[in-house]
Amino acid sequence: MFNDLFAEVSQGFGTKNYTSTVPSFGRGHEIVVPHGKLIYIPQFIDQKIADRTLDVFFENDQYAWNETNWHNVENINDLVWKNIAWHQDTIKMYGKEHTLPRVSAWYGDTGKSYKYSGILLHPKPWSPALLWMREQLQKVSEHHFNSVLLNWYRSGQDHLSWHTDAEKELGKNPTIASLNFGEARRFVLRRNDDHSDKIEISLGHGDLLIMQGELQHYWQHSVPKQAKISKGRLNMTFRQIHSPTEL
Ligand SMILES: O=C(O)CCC(=O)C(=O)O
Ligand SMILES: [Fe+2]
Repeated sequence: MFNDLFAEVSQGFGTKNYTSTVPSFGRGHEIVVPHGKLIYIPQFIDQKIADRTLDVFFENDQYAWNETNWHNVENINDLVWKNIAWHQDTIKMYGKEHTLPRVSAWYGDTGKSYKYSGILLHPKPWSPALLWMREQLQKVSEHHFNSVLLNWYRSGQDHLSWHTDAEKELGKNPTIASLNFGEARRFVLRRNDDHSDKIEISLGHGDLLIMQGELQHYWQHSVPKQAKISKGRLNMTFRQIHSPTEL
């Protein structure tokens, strides 16, 4: 028992072997990096609820979510989604339209619109399931989240390129809490000024990761392609959006 606890305390993360301690939640890892903090709690949501989350969040009138090759489904935006209004967005870059390599949905307090990858998003009102998820986060964070962006990576082909969540609507040092379900994917952080300084965390079914402090100013993050993965992953990132008057 003592050895287990000790192993947890001393586990190092990333190329620089950053040390971690056990967060006040009682298990998991609190990783202090230069200019930021990460809290990583594997299986924060227990497996039964995590399984159920996938069934509920992907319920629709036509396809079994886990038995479908979603890259072949062209009318994702027109399906009758029972609980989450999934939408595949297109962005314009250098005058050309690009379909985003993932599917997303945006929920939160109404009136908190948000610009993301050049798209202006208007959140849909909270559902009981999303509010329940948000409530769970209070066990680890006193932070108030008023919106959530849901990302659905249909397979290992879907990905998210290097970026920071530093939009001004998020305030100066945003706390961002990410809940993950389905297939585990690599979540990689790298320092803006030294790309060899990397931290990689596998975010699997029920896992929680919180990014806080100055992290968004000094570190980028990404979810790289993983060619061998054929199944889907659901990610929800809870954020606090400030109204223009609060900025
Ligand atoms: O899918 C993830 O783990 C990360 C999502 C993310 O970084 C974002 O939505 O900004
Ligand atoms: Fe992000």
